[in-house]
Order: sequence, then C-alpha cells, then structure tokens
Amino acid sequence: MAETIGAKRAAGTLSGWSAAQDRDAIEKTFKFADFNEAFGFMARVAIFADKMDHHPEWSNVYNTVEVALTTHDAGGVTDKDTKMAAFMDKIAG
Ligand SMILES: C[C@H](O)[C@H](O)[C@H]1CNC2=NC(N)=NC(=O)C2=N1
Repeated sequence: MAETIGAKRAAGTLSGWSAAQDRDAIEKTFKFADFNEAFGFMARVAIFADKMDHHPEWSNVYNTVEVALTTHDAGGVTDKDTKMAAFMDKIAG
C-alpha cells in the first residue's frame, strides 16, 4: 500500500493546491471559461483516473470544478494524489 506523505507537504510541491482543514487531503478549485471547458477537463481526468485506478472527489457547478484528492486505501495523501494533481494542472492549462 502507498505511504501517506501529508497534505501540507504535498500541497507545498504543487501550485494552487492547499491542505484540507478537516482531513488528510489536498484541494483546488479550477475555473474555466464555461461549462463545456469544465466538463471537457473532467472527461479527460476521468479517463486518466480510471487508467490509474485512482479517482478524485469532485463537484462541478457550471464553469467551476472543486477537487479533493486523497488516497482512501491509505487514509491520506500519497504520490498517487500528487501525480493526479500534476496531471490536472497540466491539462487545465
Ligand atoms: C479497488 C480499487 O482499486 C480501489 O478502491 C481504488 C479505486 N480508486 C481509488 N481512488 C482513490 N482516490 N483512493 C483509493 O484508495 C482508490 N482505490
């Protein structure tokens, strides 16, 4: 099983991510031009997530996607979450 690395430490290596207040997870809010862009982002992430077998917690309202990343099996943030976060940052442009 993957080792937890701590949300603060993980967030420190990424841009725009922060440690959740109430649990070991990292969070970021992505804003897009419109719903189409936001949903396109989610579709690309969904394909990556299923390949990785590692899935984000997220919600979408129009052009905004709120994301929380944590590794449920490990009970905290692992390298899988930083990898997912880096992918999201890359494709969000
Ligand atoms: C059985 C399956 O591999 C696991 O349930 C996977 C699926 N996706 C997952 N996603 C996340 N974020 N954490 C997990 O621990 C996890 N585990």
